[in-house]
Amino acid sequence: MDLFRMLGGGARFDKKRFKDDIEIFQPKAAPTGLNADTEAALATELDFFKNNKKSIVKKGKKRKKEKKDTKTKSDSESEDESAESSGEDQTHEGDESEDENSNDDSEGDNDEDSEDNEDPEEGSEEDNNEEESTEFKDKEQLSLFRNHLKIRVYGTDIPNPFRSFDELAKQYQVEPYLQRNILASGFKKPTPIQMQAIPVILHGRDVMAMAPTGSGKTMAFVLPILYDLKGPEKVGYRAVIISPTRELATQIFNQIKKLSVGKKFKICMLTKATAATQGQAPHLRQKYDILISTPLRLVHAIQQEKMELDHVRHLVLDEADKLLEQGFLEQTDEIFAACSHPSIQKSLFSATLPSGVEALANTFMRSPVRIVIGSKNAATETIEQKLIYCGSEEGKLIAIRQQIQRGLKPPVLIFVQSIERAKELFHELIYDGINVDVIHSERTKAQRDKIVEGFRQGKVWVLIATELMARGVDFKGVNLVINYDFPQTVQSYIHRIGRTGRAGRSGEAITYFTNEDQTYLKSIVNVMRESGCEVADWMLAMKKPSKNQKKNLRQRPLGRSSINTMSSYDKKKIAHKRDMIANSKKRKVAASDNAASTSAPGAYGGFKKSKSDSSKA
Ligand SMILES: Nc1ncnc2c1ncn2[C@@H]1O[C@H](COP(=O)(O)OP(=O)(O)OP(=O)(O)O)[C@@H](O)[C@H]1O
Repeated sequence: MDLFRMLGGGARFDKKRFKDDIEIFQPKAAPTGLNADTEAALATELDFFKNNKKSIVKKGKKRKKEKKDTKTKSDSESEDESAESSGEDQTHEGDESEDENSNDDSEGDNDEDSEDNEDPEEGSEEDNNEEESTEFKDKEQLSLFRNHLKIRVYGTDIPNPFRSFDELAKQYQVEPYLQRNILASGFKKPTPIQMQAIPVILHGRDVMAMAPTGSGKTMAFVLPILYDLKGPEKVGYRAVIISPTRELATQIFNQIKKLSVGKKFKICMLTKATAATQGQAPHLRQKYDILISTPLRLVHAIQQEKMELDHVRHLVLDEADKLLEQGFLEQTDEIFAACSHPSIQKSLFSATLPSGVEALANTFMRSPVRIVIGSKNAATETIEQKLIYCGSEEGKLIAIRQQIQRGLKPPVLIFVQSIERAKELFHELIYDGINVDVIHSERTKAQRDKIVEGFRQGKVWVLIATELMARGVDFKGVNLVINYDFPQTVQSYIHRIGRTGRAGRSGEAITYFTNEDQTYLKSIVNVMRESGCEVADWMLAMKKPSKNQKKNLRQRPLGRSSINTMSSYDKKKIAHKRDMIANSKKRKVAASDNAASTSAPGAYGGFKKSKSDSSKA
């Protein structure tokens, strides 16, 4: 890696002398290196939601025969037709102030990166005894359809995907309330993971599903659960969904609420408060249908005998690879043990499922169907990924300031590797007049909720975050993700940058790297290549990190010098000067126009920070 040594001066290196090298490091304008035709084809294929190309499959002939195990509509349940009334009557948010995910600031115990991607042809165990297709003309048509949408399936007797919500409704007799709620969500077309995973779960099969970030995995498991539960029953929990963070659990809870409007399901988000209500004698306990929890919270409740999980028929691990890695594995195992129903159906979902995790999962799943959408362990293709060489830690701070000066289009998420560094960067940027906030597991639940809400509503434009926010959280409009600190694992990279470019939108991800990060660069380069980004040949020729190096990084982030360029005296001086200039400008404008002018956020080069924001520092 002589090149890195040559560039080792970081932000101070001789730009003239290394002009050619700079160009190599500069991000390219076009995200893909494919020819125009291929590019167009890819864009269409990955345009999950826009439906801008006619289906390659014509409507199949009418079903010749009903599938033996196709579910039939239950007429025993009386449906509440009112779309107004929220189905559930439990919407508790607990008051847990501590973060129960002790590991949420460090990612990954995964042993793989995208270099372990499988060849699509290789190792396919797709079974030849697929059920007789009813909706597809023949196997070839089915196979074409799957290939077109990059749906790969492995296992035996795999149900066919459905192609539209109408088709799903007809084929499975989906109840009107569910159809109505799908429509109300504005979802016109299912995403590939929904097309394939929903029928698999409806057929009672265990599933291991891997699909890109922001591709609608949540609905892929929520919809079949609601379908299968049919309506509320007073027997106790029948579905349990586990998520690694409270933020994600809350999001899933909200999505279930939306999709279940019109059915009086009792849905419980397990918090300290809701756990306390479960402390009564079993016969007095509130009976819920669906439970959403983080692992530790649920394990506590199980240990205190507040939970009866023997009626659970659906157990979902969202962000399954995270839940099956060291730190969570014991808890997950305990939850499995408590869900003792003999015909429990298990579903694992994630954007990344390293082979080691899959092997582990195979030990507790029953003949699972494995679904892979797109390339294994790749990033969403609607994200333009860039690597920026900053030389040193100091260079990173200069780079981010330059980025801000050039203008950022909020909302922007910035990831760092530790709570300490999140605080440091926050204290740097707050003096730059940016409307910035910081989230990590040391902040209270109330603070975290407020920040997340503020970011969703556009009140916070730049959010500095630790790994806590890397997974699952659905901020629709994030325009840019900056990996200020190089991620510790490939999985972390994929999930972090997956906070942008969601639901078919485009997004941008920038990763800063220094000389110290060079050993690990190749792993990210591979993800970029897998996701269709153009990467220079010399980058592809780089040596990949050894297993040991990857393991070390996974276990402990690189030691970095603290984020601090200026004394706080200097920072305050700059902030003071800036405020004085701004006030003087305001006075001039007021004097000439005799009117106050307001400015909406839009031109993002010079953020102005409100007083209330300053008080957060
Ligand atoms: N069929 C659909 N059509 C349009 N939008 C959809 C559809 N299904 C889900 N969405 C939306 O796509 C967004 C991303 O969905 P979701 O959060 O389930 O993604 P995900 O695959 O779980 O991502 P991650 O891996 O980051 O957790 C959400 O805003 C969701 O409402």
